[in-house]
Amino acid sequence: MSDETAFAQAPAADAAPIVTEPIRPGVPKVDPILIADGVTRQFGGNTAVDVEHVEIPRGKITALIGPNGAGKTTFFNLLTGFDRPNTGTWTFDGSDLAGVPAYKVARRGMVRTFQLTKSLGLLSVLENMRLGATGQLGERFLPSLMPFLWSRRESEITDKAMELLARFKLDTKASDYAASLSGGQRKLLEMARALMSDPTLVMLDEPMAGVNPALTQSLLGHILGLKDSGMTVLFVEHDMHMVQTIADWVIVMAEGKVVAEGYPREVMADQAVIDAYLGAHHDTDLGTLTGQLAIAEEVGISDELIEQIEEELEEEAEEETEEETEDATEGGSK
Ligand SMILES: Nc1ncnc2c1ncn2[C@@H]1O[C@H](COP(=O)(O)OP(=O)(O)OP(=O)(O)O)[C@@H](O)[C@H]1O
Repeated sequence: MSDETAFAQAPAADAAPIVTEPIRPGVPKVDPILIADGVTRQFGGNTAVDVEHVEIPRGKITALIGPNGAGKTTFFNLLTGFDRPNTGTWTFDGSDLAGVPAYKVARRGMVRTFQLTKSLGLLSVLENMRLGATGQLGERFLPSLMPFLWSRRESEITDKAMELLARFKLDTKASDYAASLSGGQRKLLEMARALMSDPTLVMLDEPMAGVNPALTQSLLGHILGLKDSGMTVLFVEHDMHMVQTIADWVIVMAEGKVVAEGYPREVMADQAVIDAYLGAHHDTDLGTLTGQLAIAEEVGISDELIEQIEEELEEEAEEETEEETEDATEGGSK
């Protein structure tokens, strides 16, 4: 928060406080799972990340927000070993992680979701899940799908993948191309895939982008479910409704730096945050059907398939709405 004299207020009477010191950028957490110091990343003359000190609270849902180009994704990439910083150190669960490659970071329990790239979209849903089991997802790992490289763990991995797909209601899509999924289903797949390596910290990159409104509740429910099962969640998101609905803590980045943090209600009321960020995003509507088309175009699938998706969208939206209504009527707030 910009007001450094503001003291921490617990969000609910029964919830343990996240901080006990006055709230300010970089404020120490009562129980941090991730602590980063002096992390910088430059691209040419542009400083993309310049984080002096930040701590992520354990067992909570933390939102990382900020305007386009603020450095959120680059910071994610650095923390998870997919990019190397110019300077900086960070610890995860007490152990030093700086310089540790991505697959080892994932094995230690910190995973991030990935948007479906063109090639991942051309794999089946189940194949995408199997990649998650390696804990080192990326196109360079595609050779691991070669049958002769598969270990005897294959059937265990498949069983686990199918269990998770069932939990995310994607089991009937297991052999479909991932590119044929709706925007919301893709996000569910990204999340399910991250869970293949049994993480303790899950980092979600724009989980609501391109999500059909009919799947929004389900997705939010799944994210809350991660916290309920003891995981820590850190997510980047432009959808302020989502941030206010599920985040326990909010960290604001601008021009590579952490410029504000705090409980969602206080951060959203911070005039500096509103001026720098929220005003520009008030009209952002990420829960539209067109978001799905944007993703389809982004992954470069054919015009024909895009047309097909377009035709199926309305039908699918109706079905999903019916499913959600049924779930709600059955008393499940999933
Ligand atoms: N590989 C790269 N090469 C050069 N510049 C980069 C690279 N990746 C990121 N940048 C630059 O670093 C800055 C931070 O980008 P980043 O994508 O991390 O921001 P962001 O907060 O995630 O933005 P958005 O909300 O739009 O995704 C931007 O100025 C961007 O242009």
